[in-house]
Amino acid sequence: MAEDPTAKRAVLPRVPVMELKGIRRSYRLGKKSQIEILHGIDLVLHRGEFLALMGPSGSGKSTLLNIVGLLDRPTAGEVFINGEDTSKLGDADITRLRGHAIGFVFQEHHLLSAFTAAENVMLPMVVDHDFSSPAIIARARALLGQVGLDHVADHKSMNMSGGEQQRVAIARALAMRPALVLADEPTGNLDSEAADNVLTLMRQINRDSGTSFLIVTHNLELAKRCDRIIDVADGRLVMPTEHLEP
Ligand SMILES: Nc1ncnc2c1ncn2[C@@H]1O[C@H](COP(=O)(O)OP(=O)(O)OP(=O)(O)O)[C@@H](O)[C@H]1O
Repeated sequence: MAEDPTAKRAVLPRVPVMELKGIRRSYRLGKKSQIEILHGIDLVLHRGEFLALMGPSGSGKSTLLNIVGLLDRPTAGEVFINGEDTSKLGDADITRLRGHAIGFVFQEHHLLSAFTAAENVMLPMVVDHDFSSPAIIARARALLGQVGLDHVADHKSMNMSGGEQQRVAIARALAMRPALVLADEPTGNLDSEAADNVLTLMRQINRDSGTSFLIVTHNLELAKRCDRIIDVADGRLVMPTEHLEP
């Protein structure tokens, strides 16, 4: 899938969708000792930004992504999502905010294999509706159209190729119109052509809708197609982060 080099992102005001202030994360190793994995991370991600997060294995990328995605709480520091200080929220409000503001794409697509592509895309929406709701059926089909898969909407996900499955996972991540999509090695299981297509698709969605993306990758070629590369080393961010694409 070719990326249109002339495509320009809509001019968006610099609104922070995610802000990290002094994030630390430690784990207990026994009764008396603990190990600190993240050592005070500050980072702002604005609306419409498309960032790569890189770093050696064990540097803390997934730990950080779990904290940004409100799947884990920091030991110290604050996470703001859409301006909301999540350190002040209880578990129910965290779940609500996560469900509405953040979409997830993983290396393993985590689709339900016996469900169709459309049913998988509907899953985040069935909290508020059921599978027969015309509104969510229409939305799932529109999302599958957006990722180029409307013709296989009724195919079971287990019969789809790896690249198609990851595109279904991207459609599912967009179901609730999140401000931010977090992707942990989204192309890690794909061959280079499928990986390229998936990144191009995410870039298009980012440019068309202003959805922000934070993508963990070990693939430097893909990372170079992002606005910025954030390097993590030993639980710290290595700054500065140059702009790669205009
Ligand atoms: N529950 C835990 N208890 C103790 N240590 C942990 C725990 N979870 C993660 N770690 C440690 O934190 C460090 C960072 O792990 P993390 O998974 O964030 O790294 P990563 O940069 O995502 O690595 P990779 O690229 O291999 O996925 C590792 O040393 C890991 O062993």
